[in-house]
Amino acid sequence: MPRNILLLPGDGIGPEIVAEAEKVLRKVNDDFKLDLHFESALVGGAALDEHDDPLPDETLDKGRKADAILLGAVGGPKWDGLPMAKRPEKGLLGLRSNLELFANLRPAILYPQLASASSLKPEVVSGLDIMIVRELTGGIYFGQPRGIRNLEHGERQGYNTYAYTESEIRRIGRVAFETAQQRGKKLCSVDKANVLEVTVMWREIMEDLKREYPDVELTHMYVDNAAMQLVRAPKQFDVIVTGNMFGDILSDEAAMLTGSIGMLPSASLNSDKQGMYEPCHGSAPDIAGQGIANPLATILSAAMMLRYSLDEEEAAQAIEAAVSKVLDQGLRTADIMSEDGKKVSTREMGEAVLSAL
Ligand SMILES: NC(=O)c1ccc[n+]([C@@H]2O[C@H](COP(=O)([O-])OP(=O)(O)OC[C@H]3O[C@@H](n4cnc5c(N)ncnc54)[C@H](O)[C@@H]3O)[C@@H](O)[C@H]2O)c1
Ligand SMILES: CC(C)[C@H](C(=O)O)[C@@H](O)C(=O)O
Ligand SMILES: [Mg+2]
Repeated sequence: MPRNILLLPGDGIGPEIVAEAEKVLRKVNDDFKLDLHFESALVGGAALDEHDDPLPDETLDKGRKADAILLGAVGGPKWDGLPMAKRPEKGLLGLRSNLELFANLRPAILYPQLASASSLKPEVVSGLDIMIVRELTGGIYFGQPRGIRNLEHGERQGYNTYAYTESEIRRIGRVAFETAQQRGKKLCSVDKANVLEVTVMWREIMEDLKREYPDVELTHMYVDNAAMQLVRAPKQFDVIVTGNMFGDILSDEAAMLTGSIGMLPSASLNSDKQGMYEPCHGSAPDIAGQGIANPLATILSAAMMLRYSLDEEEAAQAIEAAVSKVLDQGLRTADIMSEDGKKVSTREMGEAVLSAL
């Protein structure tokens, strides 16, 4: 069955890392006869420069028609001064909300070969395998009202709204419980229920859902404690479920446990399992254009695409095994470099994964 893949390289290191992931996808497409068809489009700053719009209609249309999307990253200092509606990040947020990609899966797995690249002691992180389930289309990112207003006495006030409906919480809760059922059967819901009403309700709904999943052990943790526990004893976690902003922050923190943000892939799914796949990191303007970015998070995102949207588990595992093999060979981009490693460029890392396939 033919499937359409939309490539959205975006900005900064986006085009460099997507190019490597595209090669890997094309190779498994041939090897496993997957019948994948590729097209690309502009998003973020690249789309702003060309069409004065971070999410042109053409890109959104192609996104709606695609079975899956692979995105690099958006944003950069060039566009930082623009008003909020015109920022590259709006392109990404617009794709997430228009395609209703509410379930963001961010797996933090430590490859044993990278134990020494983590900033934590090897015994704290060895064997680490956490799945963060982040709600992606609600919460403070999308709540209304929002803006910057002038108060009567002349001072300006910036404001955002943190809101979740019951149904939004229930649907991400179900994804999290089902994910836990397929893994270690432990779910930790992270909130700030000691301060914020929206998360008091979040906690109630998670408790309510627990009755439908009696085999899953549900615990709750305040987000400040969760941030601390993630660096103190990260292996206590199996699946974490949380809202949009807490998930954004905790997933960057979890990334560093694995050695580098350049290793953390993600899947953003809607209820039809249509998905957008992207590394958790950004466009890394500080290293863009130098050919040194780590493409593995994007390559591993392509593996997640095969698993979650295309039902091609064997091809997904082939990519993951190839990544493990290049790490075994000691190949390291600068961000995961260690004393005994062999330093490689973005392209060399991509080529090595291709050969390992
Ligand atoms: N999904 C996305 O598109 C996304 C995600 C996060 C940030 N952003 C945007 O990216 C821009 C830069 O944001 P930031 O600097 O806060 O975060 P960032 O993730 O881009 O970079 C943080 C640090 O990690 C390094 N890094 C990131 N990815 C790497 C990789 N693959 N290999 C090696 N090193 C890597 C960078 O060099 C930098 O030092 C901003 O415009 C931001 O809005 C986009
Ligand atoms: C770029 C930004 C809008 C985005 C987010 O905050 O969700 C990014 O940080 C991420 O983690 O994907
Ligand atoms: Mg983020």
